[in-house]
Amino acid sequence: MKSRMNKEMGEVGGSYRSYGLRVSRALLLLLLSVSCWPVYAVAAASSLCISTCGGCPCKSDKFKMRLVILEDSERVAEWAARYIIKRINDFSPGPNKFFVLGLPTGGTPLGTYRKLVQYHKAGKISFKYVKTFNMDEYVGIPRDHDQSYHSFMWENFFKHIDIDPANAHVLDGNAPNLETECQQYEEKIKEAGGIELFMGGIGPDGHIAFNEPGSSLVSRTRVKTLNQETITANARFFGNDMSKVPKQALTVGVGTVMDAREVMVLVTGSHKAYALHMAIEEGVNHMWTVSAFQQHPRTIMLCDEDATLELKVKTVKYFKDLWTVHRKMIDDHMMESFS
Ligand SMILES: N[C@@H]1[C@@H](O)[C@H](O)[C@@H](COP(=O)(O)O)O[C@@H]1O
Repeated sequence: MKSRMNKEMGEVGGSYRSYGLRVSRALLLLLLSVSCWPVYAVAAASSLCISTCGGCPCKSDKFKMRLVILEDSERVAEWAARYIIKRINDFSPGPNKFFVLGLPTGGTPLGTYRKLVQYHKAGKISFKYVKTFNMDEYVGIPRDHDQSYHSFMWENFFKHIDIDPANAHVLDGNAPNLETECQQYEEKIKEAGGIELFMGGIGPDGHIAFNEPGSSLVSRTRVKTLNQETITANARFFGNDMSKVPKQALTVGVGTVMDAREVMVLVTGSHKAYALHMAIEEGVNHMWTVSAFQQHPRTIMLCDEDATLELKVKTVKYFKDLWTVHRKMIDDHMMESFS
């Protein structure tokens, strides 16, 4: 008898609860539908906070994560370069107003640097009033070693543009005190006014800069001992000889990149497909440090078709349908139409 009563009370409570749930769901839906375009399907399916605010009446700058999907790495490079150019030119930098750009190394951004150099030579962009901060640098290899990130940046980018070398910052992996070097780097970023746009790449294990799996998502610039996976992945730059890959590096932290006002992460190739899936379709997870950017107010994940191989069909379809919005983000009267 008692248990029957309990059951009945439970059922009554249950129906009140589900009524309450239905009312609050209806209220939530009503709120959402008056404040934004109905773009919630994929957002609900994943933990992403997405908005198409290019055409959104709320004009909110808060909490957008875009996935821009392009056919191949060549188009990714073109889109990224044009986006950087547009952001710098729209900012109208000058002697008292420098644009602060965060930069990565690696094979992925090479095409973007090539395009930026081309556009610079064609007179579409100047870096005179731009300050750059690189993400990372190896510890213990000479600055002029052909695989130091300093040499990489100088050879592939800085020497071809009009940046003042004093404004192109790369961590010093040979500093007498590495801890002090890291602290001072953070201070220099602050003094420059913070980073306006941080471009990044990722490793196949979803690491950003050298923030490998398990790194704190609030980490700052620091000395990092590299894990086996990173050493293996980077051995290709050292004649496939793992013993030649430095074992330590200096790296900005996930928190340092999170402080940037905007983040753009380039992901190309099928070997990064699982990392992209973990980055945007699963929860924030310190074992896939790039997933932290789900909680950044302005992030662009820029990828090629190959990198989408592990994504849900509905995720890919949803974002591809936004191509007209993504195209407008780079189109500039000074450029030819993007195809
Ligand atoms: N520290 C760098 C990262 O900043 C870079 O994103 C990653 C991927 O490099 P790649 O673009 O060559 O795949 O390699 C290194 O680990």
